[in-house]
Amino acid sequence: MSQSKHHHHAQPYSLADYGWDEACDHAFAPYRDAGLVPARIVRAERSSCEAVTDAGISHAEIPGGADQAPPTTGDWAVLSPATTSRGPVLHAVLERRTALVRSTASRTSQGQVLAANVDTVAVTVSLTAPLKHGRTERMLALAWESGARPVVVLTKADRCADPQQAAAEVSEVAPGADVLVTSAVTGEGLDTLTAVLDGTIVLLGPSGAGKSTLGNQLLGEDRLTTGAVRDVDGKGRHTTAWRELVPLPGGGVLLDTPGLRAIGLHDAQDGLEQTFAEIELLARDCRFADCGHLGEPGCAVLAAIEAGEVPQRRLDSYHRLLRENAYAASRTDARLRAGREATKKDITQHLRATYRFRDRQR
Ligand SMILES: Nc1nc2c(ncn2[C@@H]2O[C@H](COP(=O)(O)OP(=O)(O)OP(=O)(O)O)[C@@H](O)[C@H]2O)c(=O)[nH]1
Ligand SMILES: [Zn+2]
Repeated sequence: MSQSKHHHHAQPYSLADYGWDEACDHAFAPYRDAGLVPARIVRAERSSCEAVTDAGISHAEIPGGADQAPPTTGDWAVLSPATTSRGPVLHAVLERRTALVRSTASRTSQGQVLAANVDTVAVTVSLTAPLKHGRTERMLALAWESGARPVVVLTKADRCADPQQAAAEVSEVAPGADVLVTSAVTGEGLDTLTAVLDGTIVLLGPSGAGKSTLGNQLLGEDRLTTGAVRDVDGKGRHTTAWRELVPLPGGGVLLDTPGLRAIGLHDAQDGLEQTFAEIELLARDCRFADCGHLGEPGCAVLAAIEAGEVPQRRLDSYHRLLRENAYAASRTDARLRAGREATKKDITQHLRATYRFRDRQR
């Protein structure tokens, strides 16, 4: 699909279609009296951004010299209105509810926020290849860490002999997350998926997992380039006028930004603890509060593995992802970490809810 067609498309949506709600209304109140304009960032660059307002999509300037963090796709923003001599200018970014952060390659890494205010992260896993749980666990940790709700979406069920068995297996590595079986070919599970996805949605997953195909199903059109199409035209998927935030016909908003496809763990300690909730719960019974579950006496985790209650693979995967995370976190600016500590979520409640849920399933 040609991008110019979308570029000149009349704005058919209101800000509510992009997820504006009462909480936004409340956060924006102080700016309203000043005559400023509410907006959501649909694409951001260094010195300018595209933002949707009730009057349509505007190209807004980002003033230089400001020490505020740069806006990112999904941010709720405050624009100063255009004047006869100047277009709209970004005035402020409202506090983020959730953020997907990527560790960057630089030595003084602060992490880069790739997407803001995401409500649901769909972790896509193809059923055509052997399941790689470590990859799923990494994506779940990212999702939990962001503050969004993860949902595991198994794709291509039409090419799998026993999708329900696969779903049962994946559920074991995804405590607290729904696991859905879908097929874009037969349409299986797509109604359930639409019902489960809520608010601003991101599709995470490896190349070929079927993210574009799913996105197109949700959009009801071929807005996203799928592997098959890309093979034909050989072009990159993201053009300059590509909007990374698109309202879905059934409600909700799809957020699709290029960097998300290669996101790595960044300071995701909380997210990892939630991803490995059953291990964290057992760890409360280890003799030492700082038990590393590596052979210490009185280790409740190793005892559970011994008893066959937790697979060794889960603990190995946890250790590997913790190491990966520690490496990324060691490069995180101390100032940023201090700020994050202050907002650290209490995972206890989540763990309890998870276990109540799992106990009921038994
Ligand atoms: N049989 C079958 N094939 C599917 C299904 N969903 C997607 N595919 C195929 O899987 C291939 C990859 O799908 P994409 O949607 O391009 O995957 P992606 O995750 O967007 O991949 P990247 O863009 O590389 O990140 C394509 O050839 C799709 O036609 C499905 O439900 N069943
Ligand atoms: Zn232990």
